[in-house]
Amino acid sequence: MLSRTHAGPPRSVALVGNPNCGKTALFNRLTGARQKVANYSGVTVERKVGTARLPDGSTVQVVDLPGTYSLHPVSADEEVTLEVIEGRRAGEEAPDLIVAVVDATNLRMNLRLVLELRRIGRPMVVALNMMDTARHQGLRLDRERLAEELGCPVVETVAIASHGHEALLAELARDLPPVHQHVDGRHVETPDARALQNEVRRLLALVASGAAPATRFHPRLDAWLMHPVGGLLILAALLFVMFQAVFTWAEAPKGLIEDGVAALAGVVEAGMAPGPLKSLLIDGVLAGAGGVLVFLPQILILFAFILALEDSGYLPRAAFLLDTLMGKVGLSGRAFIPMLSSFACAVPGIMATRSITHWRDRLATIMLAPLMTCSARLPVYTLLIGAFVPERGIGPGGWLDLRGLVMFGLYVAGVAAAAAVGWALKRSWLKSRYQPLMLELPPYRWPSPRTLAIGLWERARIFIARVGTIIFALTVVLWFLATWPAPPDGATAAPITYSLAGQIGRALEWVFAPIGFNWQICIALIPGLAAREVVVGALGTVYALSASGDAVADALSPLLAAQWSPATAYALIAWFIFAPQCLSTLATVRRETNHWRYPLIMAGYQTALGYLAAFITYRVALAWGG
Ligand SMILES: Nc1nc2c(ncn2[C@@H]2O[C@H](COP(=O)(O)OP(=O)(O)OP(=O)(O)O)[C@@H](O)[C@H]2O)c(=O)[nH]1
Ligand SMILES: [Mg+2]
Repeated sequence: MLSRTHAGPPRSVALVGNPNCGKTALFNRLTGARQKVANYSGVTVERKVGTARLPDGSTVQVVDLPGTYSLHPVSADEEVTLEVIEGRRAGEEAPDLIVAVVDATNLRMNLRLVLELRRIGRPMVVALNMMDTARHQGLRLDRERLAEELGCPVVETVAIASHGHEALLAELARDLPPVHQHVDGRHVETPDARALQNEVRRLLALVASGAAPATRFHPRLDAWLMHPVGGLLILAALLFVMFQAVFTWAEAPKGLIEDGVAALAGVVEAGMAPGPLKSLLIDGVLAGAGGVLVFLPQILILFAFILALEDSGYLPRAAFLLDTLMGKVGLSGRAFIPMLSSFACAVPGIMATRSITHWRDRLATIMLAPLMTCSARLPVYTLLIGAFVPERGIGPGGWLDLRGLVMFGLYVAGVAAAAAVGWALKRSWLKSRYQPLMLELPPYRWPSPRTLAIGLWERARIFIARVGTIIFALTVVLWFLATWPAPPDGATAAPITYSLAGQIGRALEWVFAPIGFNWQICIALIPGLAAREVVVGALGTVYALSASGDAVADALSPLLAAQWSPATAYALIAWFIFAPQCLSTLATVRRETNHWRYPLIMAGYQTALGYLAAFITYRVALAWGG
C-alpha cells in the first residue's frame, strides 16, 4: 500500500466523494477558488489544485476531483480520480490525506465509497456535507459514533454556507495516523459488494436516525416537469423565454456600454492630431475590441439562465425527458449536459463528455458539440440580426420580440443540424446500440445566490479578459495588416484596398463569392479562427478603415444594413450555424481523443456543411429578391 513520504501534518489533501456531494463547493470554500458548482453529477471532470490556509498560518495543497461511485472507474473522469489518489499521475505524489466528502442526505449510497477509501490505508477525514438539508429532513447523526466506527475524524459541513469548514481545516492541521483496516478487531479488507452493503447497513443502524429515507423526487413538480409531452413543452418554453430575455433585457445596459465606447472615441477624436496612432485607437482598438465588449450584458443574461438551471436540479430531468429523442439521433441522454454546456462554449462541453462511458457515444457527442451555438457566436448573430431584422413586436400586443424570435430560431437551427448529423453518424460511422440512460437525479434546490454570483463573476472576468488580451491583440494585428502598406500616391480608393489585409481578402473572395461573402467578410473570417467574437470587431475595423475620406465610420450595424444585401447577411448567418473555424475547439478535440484524425474530420464536415448551407441560403434569398 501507499505510504506517507513525510512525517507531520499533511502537505496535500484530496477531496474524494460521490458525484454531486458538494466537493467543489467545499473546495471553493477552503481555497477561495471559483470552480464550477452545479446540481448534477459529473460537473468536475478534471483535477483542480488550490491552496488552503490552516488556522496556524501554514498552508496545505487541496485537490478537487471528479466524483466517483467506487474505486473501480467506469469513465474517463472517474479514472482521473483513481489515478490521483493512488499517486499514479506523472510527476505527482499521492495526497497525504484524503477528505472523504459525503452527502449526509444520502448516506446509504455515499458510505460505500468511504469504506472503500478506508482500505487505501491513508490518513482520512470524513466531511459530512449538506448537513443543513439533512437536519431539515429530520435526520439525526451520531457523529462521534461514526468517527469511532470508521476510525477517523468526522466533521459536519455546509459547503454553500461556510459552516464547519473551520472544523475541517483544524483537522487538516493535525498529524493524523493512517486509518486502519481493522476496526474493533474485525477485519474489513477487500469485502465484496454485498459485504460492503452489509457494513453500510450496520453503520446506518448505529449512527443515523430520524429521517424518512430521503427521496430525490418531488412528486408534484416532477409530474409536470417530467411529463412526456407537457415536460417537453415546458422545456421549449423555458429556452424560448431565455432567448427573448437575451435580446430584450440586454438593450439598456448594452446601450450604456455603446455610449461609453462612443464617448471615448469622441474624446480621442477631439484630442488627438490625425495620424497612425489615432487611427489605431479609433479604428483598431475602439471599433474592434470595444465593439465586442458591448456584448457583455447579453452574455451575462444567457449565463444567468444557464447557471440558475444548472443549480436547480432540473437539467438531469431534462436529460431523461430528451433521452428517447436523443437516442433517435444517435446520442445517449447522457450527452444532454455536455451539449448544454456547449451553448456556453464547445471546449467545456467537449470536456464534459468524459462522463460518457461508451466510447462511440462519447465521440458522437464530441463531434456534435460545436453545432450548439456557443456564446462567442452570440455577438455575430446579434450584430447581423440587429442590422437585418426589423425591431418589431409580434403576437397579441406585440409582446414577442421579433429579433428574439429569430435568435431562438438560430439556436434551434443549430440543434436541428446536430440532430441531422447525429442521425447520419449513427447510421454510418459511429453505429452503436442504444445505451439506457443512467443518471442520478439530484434533489430540486433553489439556485444558491452565491453560486450564481460566483458563476456570473467568472463569466464576466473571462469575457473581459478575452476582450483585453486575445481580441485586443487580434484587432491590433488586423489594424496593422489593414493599413500597411500605405496606398500609392494619387490613390483614390479607400487605403485598405491596397493593404495586405485587402489583398488577402480579395484573394479569398473567389472562394467565398459563390456564397455571397465580400472581401471585407473574408478578411474578418481569418482572425475569427482564433476567437469567433473577433469577426464582429474585425468587421468594425475593416469598415472603419474602408470609409474613404475622413468621415468617421458610423456604428457598424446600420453600416452593414446599408452595404450588404440581405442575402449576404443570411448566408453569413447560415455559415455561422456550422462555424467550423474555432482553433481552441479543434485543439480540445485533439487532446480529448488523442488523435489528429478526429479534429480533422470535424473541421472537414463542418466546413462542407457550412459552405453548403450558406450557398443554399444565398441562392434562395437571391431568388426571392433578397
Ligand atoms: N444545501 C446544500 N447544498 C450544497 C451543499 N454543498 C453543495 N451543495 C450544492 O450541491 C450541488 C453540488 O455541488 P458541487 O460542489 O458541484 O458537487 P461536486 O461533488 O463537486 O459534484 P461533481 O463535480 O459532479 O462530482 C450544488 O448545487 C451545490 O450548490 C451543502 O452543504 N448544502
Ligand atoms: Mg465538482
